[in-house]
Amino acid sequence: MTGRHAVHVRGLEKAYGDVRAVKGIDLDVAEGEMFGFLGPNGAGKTTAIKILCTIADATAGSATVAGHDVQTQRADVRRRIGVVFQEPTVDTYLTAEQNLRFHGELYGMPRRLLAERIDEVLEMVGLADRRHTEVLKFSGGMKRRLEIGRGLLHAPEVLFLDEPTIGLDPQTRASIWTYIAELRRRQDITIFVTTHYMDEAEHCDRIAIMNDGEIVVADTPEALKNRVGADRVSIRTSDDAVAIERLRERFGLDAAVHDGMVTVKVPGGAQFVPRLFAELGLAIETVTVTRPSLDDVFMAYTGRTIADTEQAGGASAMLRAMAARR
Ligand SMILES: Nc1ncnc2c1ncn2[C@@H]1O[C@H](COP(=O)(O)OP(=O)(O)OP(=O)(O)O)[C@@H](O)[C@H]1O
Repeated sequence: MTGRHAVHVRGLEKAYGDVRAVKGIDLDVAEGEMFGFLGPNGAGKTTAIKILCTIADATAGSATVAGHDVQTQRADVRRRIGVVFQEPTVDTYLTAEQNLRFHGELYGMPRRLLAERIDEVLEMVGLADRRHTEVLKFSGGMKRRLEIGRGLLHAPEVLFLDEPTIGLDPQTRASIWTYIAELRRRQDITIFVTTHYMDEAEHCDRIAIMNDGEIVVADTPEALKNRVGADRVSIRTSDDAVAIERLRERFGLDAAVHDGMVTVKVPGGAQFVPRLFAELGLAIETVTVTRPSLDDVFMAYTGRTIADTEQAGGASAMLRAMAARR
């Protein structure tokens, strides 16, 4: 698997009536890459993924997945992808193994190969010792791991994970990402994942930030943070007002108080701190240096925090739902 794009998208659009969910996106994902779609609720991530998985039709544009056209070669695409969607779809009255067998039979996998893959996959997602347990006895994290295992059963070239950790507690979220990382070590696979958790996007080789149906920027998490530039240096001093004044006079910096700390933005925050101690001429009680986060990146490219957009999206989604019920 070299020299080909696992996912290749040009001018992709999707409208649901008046709602333009995806507004003409371009995207290339290299084979073996872990690519993240990051954005608030309603940004269009699920819609885009559904088109790539051949579940929804595009209104315009084109896309290939694993070298096949998602509109004209659906069966070829489907054989080569695994999908794990937000809504749980494992059957809770069946055991872990029965769920996998049922899925493999649906895919027409030969019996012997299926038995082998079930063993491998259960091992991979850490459920080998629970294979005969009914899924209704599983925790949320175990169910999600089983879903991921099922998505991997037929050894797909590209695995789509739509919000794989939504609704899970932080500890379980972390363990799911450990499994995803382990999976990449073991298999030659491209992973396309959506999330609206900024911290999770850090696991990806590259991410695209999607907002209101558009890709606003795409790059490695590190490059995105570097583009935003400045670090945040926060200090607690014996006199904040004087500190703010001196930061302006002596360093030419505009400072403001955030969360009870005098805060400035400077490139190379760690190198700035010794100068600050030497030249501020005030007792500094505490100091913290924060590198730009993906939250800052999102803010820089959209003018809003992801939390703001979620509140706005939530309200408009609610209004749409109310209108639909009338
Ligand atoms: N079947 C549908 N019919 C009408 N509108 C839809 C449909 N599916 C999605 N939408 C609308 O399209 C837009 C994008 O939704 P989508 O689910 O793709 O966003 P998302 O980024 O995946 O959000 P989430 O994180 O909540 O899954 C939203 O405004 C949504 O309300």
